Amino acid sequence: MTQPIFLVGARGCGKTTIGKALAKALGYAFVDTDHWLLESTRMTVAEIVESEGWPGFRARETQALKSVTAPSTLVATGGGMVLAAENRQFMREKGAVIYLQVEPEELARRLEAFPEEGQRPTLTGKPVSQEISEVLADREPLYRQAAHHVINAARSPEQVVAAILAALRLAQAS
Ligand SMILES: Nc1ncnc2c1ncn2[C@@H]1O[C@H](COP(=O)(O)OP(=O)(O)OP(=O)(O)O)[C@@H](O)[C@H]1O
Ligand SMILES: O=C(O)C1=C[C@@H](O)[C@@H](O)[C@H](O)C1
Ligand SMILES: [Mg+2]
Repeated sequence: MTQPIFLVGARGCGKTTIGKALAKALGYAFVDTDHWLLESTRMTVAEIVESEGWPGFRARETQALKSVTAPSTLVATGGGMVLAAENRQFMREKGAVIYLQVEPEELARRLEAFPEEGQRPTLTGKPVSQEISEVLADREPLYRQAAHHVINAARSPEQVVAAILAALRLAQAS
């Protein structure tokens, strides 16, 4: 298997954490679009949004997705990558898209423990747990539209990686 793999899902669902472990298991290169933007612009998400607004960040995110997509590459996307229909279509056509599904209460626990505010500036100005529930309710249909596989990611990273490998193998066999 050499097709690119894209991980999508809410902030804190584990795209970066699981992506690194999954890339290792598959012998794939690992790229994170948020990290790629940080390296290429030398600006955090918060700084890009401060100077260019969310539309500026979203445009850069689409460019990042196209730049990093390559064979044998695992792409951990930003939580809002699925907002653009163009991005959803691109990922579905180019590779296998995996939605890491986690309930808002668990997302809130993870993000409160590791806020990383430079990379996760507020989206709504509301308190974190309220923002997580509201944003997820809006985006859940988009994550599902984009995904070939929906994986329960409220488990240990080892269990999540094993579940993804099983889903990819089953898909290959069919
Ligand atoms: N399966 C898991 N079980 C417990 N904690 C986890 C799990 N996956 C990730 N975490 C923790 O949750 C936090 C957020 O994870 P991570 O940064 O991988 O999420 P993300 O989906 O990449 O978020 P973002 O969209 O903001 O980039 C990290 O501190 C990570 O250690
Ligand atoms: O959920 C979102 O919209 C975001 C998630 C992060 O991964 C970053 O891409 C950025 O903070 C926006
Ligand atoms: Mg991430």
